[in-house]
Amino acid sequence: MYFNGTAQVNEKGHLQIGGVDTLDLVSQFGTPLYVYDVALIRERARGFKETFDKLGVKAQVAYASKAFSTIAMVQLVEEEGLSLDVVSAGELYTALAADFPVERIHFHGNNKSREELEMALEKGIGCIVVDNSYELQLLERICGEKKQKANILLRVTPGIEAHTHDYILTGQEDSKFGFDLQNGQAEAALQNALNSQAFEVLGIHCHIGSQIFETTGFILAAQKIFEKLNEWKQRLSFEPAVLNLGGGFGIRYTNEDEPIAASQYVEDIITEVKNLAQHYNMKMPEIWIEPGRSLVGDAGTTLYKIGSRKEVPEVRKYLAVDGGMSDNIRPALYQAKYEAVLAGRPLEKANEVVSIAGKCCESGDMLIWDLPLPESDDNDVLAVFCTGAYGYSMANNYNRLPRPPVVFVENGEAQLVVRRETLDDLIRLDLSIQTKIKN
Ligand SMILES: Cc1ncc(COP(=O)(O)O)c(C=O)c1O
Ligand SMILES: N[C@@H](CCCC[NH3+])C(=O)O
Repeated sequence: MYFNGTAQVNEKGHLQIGGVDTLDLVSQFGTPLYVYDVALIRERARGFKETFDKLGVKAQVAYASKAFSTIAMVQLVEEEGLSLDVVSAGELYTALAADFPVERIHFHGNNKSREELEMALEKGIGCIVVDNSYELQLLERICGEKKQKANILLRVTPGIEAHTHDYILTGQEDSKFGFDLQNGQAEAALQNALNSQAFEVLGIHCHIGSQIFETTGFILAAQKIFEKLNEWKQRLSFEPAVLNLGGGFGIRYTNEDEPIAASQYVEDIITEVKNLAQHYNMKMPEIWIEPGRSLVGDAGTTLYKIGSRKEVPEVRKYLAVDGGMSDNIRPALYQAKYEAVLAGRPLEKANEVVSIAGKCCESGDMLIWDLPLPESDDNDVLAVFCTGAYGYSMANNYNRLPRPPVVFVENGEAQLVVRRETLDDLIRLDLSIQTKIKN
């Protein structure tokens, strides 16, 4: 069995994370429960920063908070000295509520509203990543009205296809994100931005996709961007102070995945950018990256109580848990795969193969297909690993299931950082009808 971070088996034979027995967590907080190994998040954050420091490159590592955004997580990001990427007023509001330094917040999104852009300007956030010409014009108008200047990056789409699931590709030509780099769209936007009093153009941004296992895509993107930068240097006298190459670094969910070390992604990217800058005789830009999954993905574990069991003779054994696509939509959305153990006896030999079903009214609500497991019953707790990214952040109330709480564990202590939703929370926004419909 593969354990990462501080996960281990304790003297009782139970799964322990952050020095805390997971069965004690279940007694205290119930199930389903998201558990985060804080030491592992810190280790990942420091890994990125140390690699940049070692390479002597000016950089910002901005945590992509879409992966998992709560006040406590943002506070942790601040403690570790990272920057923060937000994509909505909600994520920005969370960052502000956590007192995150505004100058280190970067605002993303392909359809930011007027209200969101105004909020970003009013709060003085560090940088807006402009995605399209509609937004560029809107932001220019707002800056004019407010007599303010905005620091911007232009997001470009380099026209390459990284090897990952179709739904999480973003760098290909036919994408809803960014200015097309190849067909003149990006150059026209840059020219407009440079000619406007409203903007300080810090540089260029590009994000090619998510859960990527090789550096070739990032390198190709950098090459394509530099080819254009070289043209823009001649034609527009523009050299970027910042090059943001996005996130997307893949992690290990199951033993089918073979990610490379985070430091390797950074080293390969930096080596290439240094070569390109030298080749085109340009200043080495400050490098920004935006890891989400690779900072929090494998630090999260979800604990479920096992419930009903159904056998389809000679076909399959279904084992249902008390959560599902409402707390982890990734298997249903991307056919994502996970590994799991019984939290009370993780080392016990498997003697059956079961498929883990969620409790939502959808046939597609399956968390894991064909999982080898020791025979279990409703006294058992299932621990599903690597649920830290895009689990809680994509959780929903389908079937009016309350969203689970989140617990941080570190050095033998557990801290509740998001409480469990109650049934009252579920109807909190509902309003009764006021008028009787008369015939
Ligand atoms: C613009 C941008 N930056 C960063 C990320 C973070 O990606 P990941 O969690 O794969 O590192 C995403 C999501 O894919 C993104 O869209
Ligand atoms: N939510 C996706 C990744 C998309 C990232 C945001 N651009 C996942 O769970 O893998």
